[in-house]
Amino acid sequence: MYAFIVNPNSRSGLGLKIWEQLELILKERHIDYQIYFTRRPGHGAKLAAQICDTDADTLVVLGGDGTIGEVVDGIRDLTKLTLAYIPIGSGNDFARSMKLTKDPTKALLHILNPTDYAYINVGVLKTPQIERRYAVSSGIGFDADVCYHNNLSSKLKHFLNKCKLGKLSYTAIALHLLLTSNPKSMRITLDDQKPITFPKVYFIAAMNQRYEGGGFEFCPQADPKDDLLDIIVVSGLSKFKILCLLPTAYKGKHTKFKGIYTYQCKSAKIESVQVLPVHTDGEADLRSDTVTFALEPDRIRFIRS
Ligand SMILES: Nc1ncnc2c1ncn2[C@@H]1O[C@H](COP(=O)(O)OP(=O)(O)OP(=O)(O)O)[C@@H](O)[C@H]1O
Repeated sequence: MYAFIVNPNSRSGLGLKIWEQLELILKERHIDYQIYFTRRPGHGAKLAAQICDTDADTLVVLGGDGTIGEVVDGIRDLTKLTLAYIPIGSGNDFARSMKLTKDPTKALLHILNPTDYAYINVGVLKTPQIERRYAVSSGIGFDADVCYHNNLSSKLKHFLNKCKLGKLSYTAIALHLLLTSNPKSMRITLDDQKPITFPKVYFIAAMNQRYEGGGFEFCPQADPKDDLLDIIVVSGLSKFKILCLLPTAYKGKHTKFKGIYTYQCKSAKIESVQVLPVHTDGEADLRSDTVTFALEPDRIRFIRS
């Protein structure tokens, strides 16, 4: 049986409209399914946990990166369910990285007749307070601050979504925050190696997928099937240089410049001299000065659509 988790609010309310169209197809084809709507932040994880106690074998997510992140966080045993995804969010970095179709009807038809599966890694963020899984990326510092303010500025996001310019909202907020930021040093420990201290760190992100922030290809080598996290550290650059580099990150060309450091590892511990915002899949409801990123030992079976 299929279980659908739908964020009706995704991309400023588009989620519900798309679900209503897709439900007609499910009914026409007499598909056995259950529908669950997310009602508030964090609800996706609770619904996913609840679904694990039903006889659903395929869990389909309709929403954005935040919703798919919440859902992987809530699944109890990653080996017991097949995951599928219909991207209807604003940023859609998971779909972009996995090269999924943007057409919801095509995606549903693939999911109902699956031919291609990927077994994908799931990230884990730990702070002294919480442990949470993620699907795309998690980061500390400037990138999380952008997510935090982007989610606060719902009017701007709503307006840009209406004009089909959702990803521009990240860019506009990023520019403003960059100019007012005051980056300090951070220490990173990759696996069991010697710690490295970086001065003036804007952000460090641990990526399971290549893109974050609505289309920035921060870690072009990231592959969710390689059992490795890809780390990006942005350190010691002037604000002017960051402004010049940012557009090159849309095509993953930023990595060859001084001040951008990338690594691959199984786990990374970050210690910051100041408490900073932390995000998982673009939802930045956390703050910490110490975070650890890792991967779950199990992968989840995912239907490519
Ligand atoms: N009914 C709801 N009302 C308000 N917020 C919700 C609701 N359901 C889920 N949410 C929250 O909205 C967040 C963002 O939703 P989602 O990721 O689906 O869409 P998006 O923000 O448009 O896309 P993206 O994350 O790709 O930019 C989720 O992480 C969740 O915390």
